Amino acid sequence: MAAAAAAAKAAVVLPRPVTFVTGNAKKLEEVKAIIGSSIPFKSLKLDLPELQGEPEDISKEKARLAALQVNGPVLVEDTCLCFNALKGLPGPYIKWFLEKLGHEGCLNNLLMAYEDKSAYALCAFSFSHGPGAEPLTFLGKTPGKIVPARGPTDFGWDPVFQPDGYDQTYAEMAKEEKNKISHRYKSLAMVKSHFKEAGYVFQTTDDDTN
Ligand SMILES: O=c1[nH]cnc2c1ncn2[C@@H]1O[C@H](COP(=O)(O)OP(=O)(O)O)[C@@H](O)[C@H]1O
Ligand SMILES: [Mg+2]
Repeated sequence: MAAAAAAAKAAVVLPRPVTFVTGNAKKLEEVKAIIGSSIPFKSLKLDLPELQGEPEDISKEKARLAALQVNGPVLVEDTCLCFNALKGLPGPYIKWFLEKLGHEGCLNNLLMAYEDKSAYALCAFSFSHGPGAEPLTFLGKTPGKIVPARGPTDFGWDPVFQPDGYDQTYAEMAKEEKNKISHRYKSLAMVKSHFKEAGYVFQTTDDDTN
């Protein structure tokens, strides 16, 4: 009884479900598939400004901004695609490279001068309890290589990234397969363990269910 009371006392109470802030519908689709019902969350479509710098710092800063805007617990995510031959670049700037140069120009031609086509996908989720709280960051990394585009072109650089140990690109893989080995899956596995260990208690109202 005393132990249960102590545990209840230790649990952090969050005023409402976690808001996952993203402007990217494809990310949301994967996050929903991976998280399932393990963490009570809702989503908010918001494109937050991004700091320049290291992936972890960009993600943390995004979480701080999101917590202020939402005024509650938030989860944010930032994804990088890093080329080893280019010492980790384009990294967090992949979005702009892809937008301006496309699969061929950006991803394959950039590496033309290098033998080494290896790369890694890096996902940085950050969780903040609310405004002013220091965010926690969870990094998930999947190694692979950059190849000429193959497969559906509906999600970012999926067609040009072939994870190690597979002969299909992310785009060619079944969604369930990608979601078992992806950078996003690995990062969310850590997020899920954190929630399990922390045992957060959520105060929910009817307004929060959507
Ligand atoms: O799992 C993925 N596969 C392929 N492309 C992705 C994946 N995750 C993110 N991207 C793309 O990589 C870039 C990452 O940028 P960022 O994480 O800032 O996206 P966002 O601003 O759209 O949320 C975007 O172009 C996004 O579409
Ligand atoms: Mg980004």
